[in-house]
Amino acid sequence: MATVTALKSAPDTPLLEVDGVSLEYRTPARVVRATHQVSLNVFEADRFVLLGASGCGKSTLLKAMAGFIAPVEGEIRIAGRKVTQPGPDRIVVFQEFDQLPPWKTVLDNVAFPLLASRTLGKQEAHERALHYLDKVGLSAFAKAYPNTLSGGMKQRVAIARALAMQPKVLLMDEPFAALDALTRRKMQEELLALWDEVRFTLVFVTHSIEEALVVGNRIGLLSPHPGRVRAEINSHDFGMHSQGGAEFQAAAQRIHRLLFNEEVDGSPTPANELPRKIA
Ligand SMILES: Nc1ncnc2c1ncn2[C@@H]1O[C@H](COP(=O)(O)OP(=O)(O)OP(=O)(O)O)[C@@H](O)[C@H]1O
Repeated sequence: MATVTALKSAPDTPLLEVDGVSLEYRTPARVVRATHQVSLNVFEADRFVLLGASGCGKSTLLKAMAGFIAPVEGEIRIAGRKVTQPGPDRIVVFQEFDQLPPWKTVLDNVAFPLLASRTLGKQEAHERALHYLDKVGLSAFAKAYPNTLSGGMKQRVAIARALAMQPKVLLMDEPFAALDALTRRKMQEELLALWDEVRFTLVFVTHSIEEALVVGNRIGLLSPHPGRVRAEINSHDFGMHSQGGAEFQAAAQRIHRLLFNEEVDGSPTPANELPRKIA
């Protein structure tokens, strides 16, 4: 007799779908359109970077993915389900260093969402928190308080706290932008090493072209205000090692031209006729 086996989701099924999404802020005085009909797909274990100039709607789009803001047009789906509110399957790491309650130890900070969401009991929550603190190299600081940590260490705690929830997608909003250049570079390196080990799915917002090329395997370029998808770039060939190399520089320059709608390879790039791959 023939047997029917449940099919696992095909690898080319997107985990996170942004489908024709327009986002707006409404104040009594005016309506600000932050993104206009943005569509993009994020696949499992992608490191998808949203790149664009200041004010193009990157953070707003990330907040909509997290479920904090509802689209005025289009929809966002996670694992096929429409996003209507925040959920433990999408955790955000912000840029600010003050995202850790200062009265809780590092361990309690990491364990807190697990306890508050009743995902785990106290002992298991602490065990899992320690596991992820170890992954970010901070197990020795489990009993420390956030005010005794450097900016980079606080961001590591925030990353451990997010990963401990084992979300379907980790959303990072310019997480390293407030760090000095050396620490930022180190954190990028550590994030990539962590991804190599855990293989989480990442959506990462930045306005740094270099950071996008290093961190991402795919980059969605957003045009200036309101944000629209200008191009999607395959950047998996680049990493920490490629910075400064000729190919890296050429890709960075090409992205710069695309972002600012200058000519690429001698031909103009119309906003509605975009190259899908440039690197
Ligand atoms: N709370 C708000 N109320 C009204 N307008 C807002 C609000 N937050 C953002 N905006 C506007 O929405 C647009 C997109 O902002 P957003 O912060 O998403 O851009 P961004 O690309 O993340 O910029 P940056 O890189 O500077 O953080 C901007 O024009 C901004 O002024």
